[in-house]
Amino acid sequence: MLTGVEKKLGDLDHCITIQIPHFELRQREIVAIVGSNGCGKSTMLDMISMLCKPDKVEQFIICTDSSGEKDVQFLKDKTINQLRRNNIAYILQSGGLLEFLTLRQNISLVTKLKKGKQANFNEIVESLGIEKLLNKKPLQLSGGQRQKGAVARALIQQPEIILADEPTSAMDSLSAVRLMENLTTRVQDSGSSLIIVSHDNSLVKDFAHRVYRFTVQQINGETISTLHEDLI
Ligand SMILES: Nc1ncnc2c1ncn2[C@@H]1O[C@H](COP(=O)(O)OP(=O)(O)OP(=O)(O)O)[C@@H](O)[C@H]1O
Repeated sequence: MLTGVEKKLGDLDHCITIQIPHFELRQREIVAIVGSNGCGKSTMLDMISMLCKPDKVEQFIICTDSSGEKDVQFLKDKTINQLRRNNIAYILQSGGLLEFLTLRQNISLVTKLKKGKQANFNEIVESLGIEKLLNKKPLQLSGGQRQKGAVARALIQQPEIILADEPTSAMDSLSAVRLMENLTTRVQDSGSSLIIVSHDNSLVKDFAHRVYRFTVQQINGETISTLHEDLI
């Protein structure tokens, strides 16, 4: 849960203030974040994954089965790293796979780092149709194949929270729907929660339980992007 969060980004030419008055993600919930280009969606995921610190924050509570309820503002970096590694998987839009490792190594790497329960490797890669690609390196894969690899890497960890930044942006529409069916079913079956950033309104309507939208306004010459809950 985030309350009273603010982050300023940009330079003298273009500056934007991202405001999150209140955001909540419940267990087994699938929440979508939508809004125009540059409104702050990826920055919000960076803050939730604790990779980027807000400038202002009233409350930033993470509640997990393994660690209990914690206010991130008061945690040391070491605890934040552990919390992230054991509870959160972040699917970057580009896939975020390491170029010098094969797809198999990229997916397996996280299983060595993470403590606790994990999903079955073969079952996940087969369900995503990437079993024949496992010996290839990311540069030998298409954008959509890299995204499937990144989804497999997240699902194998069985984290409590999955953050997905436009995970189907490089896929054709049928592959995108199949991937979303797979991802959302597994998220709910394993008791995880999912935050998905997407520009695809039909995917959002079909798969999200709730939607938050960033609205950008000019106030006294300042660009302000504010998050609010939207009707699906
Ligand atoms: N590291 C950075 N330094 C300076 N400005 C940044 C940085 N990262 C992002 N920004 C700016 O912050 C704003 C929010 O960026 P962000 O990537 O979060 O938007 P987004 O909603 O995810 O965009 P898109 O839909 O295009 O992916 C943008 O206006 C961008 O120019």
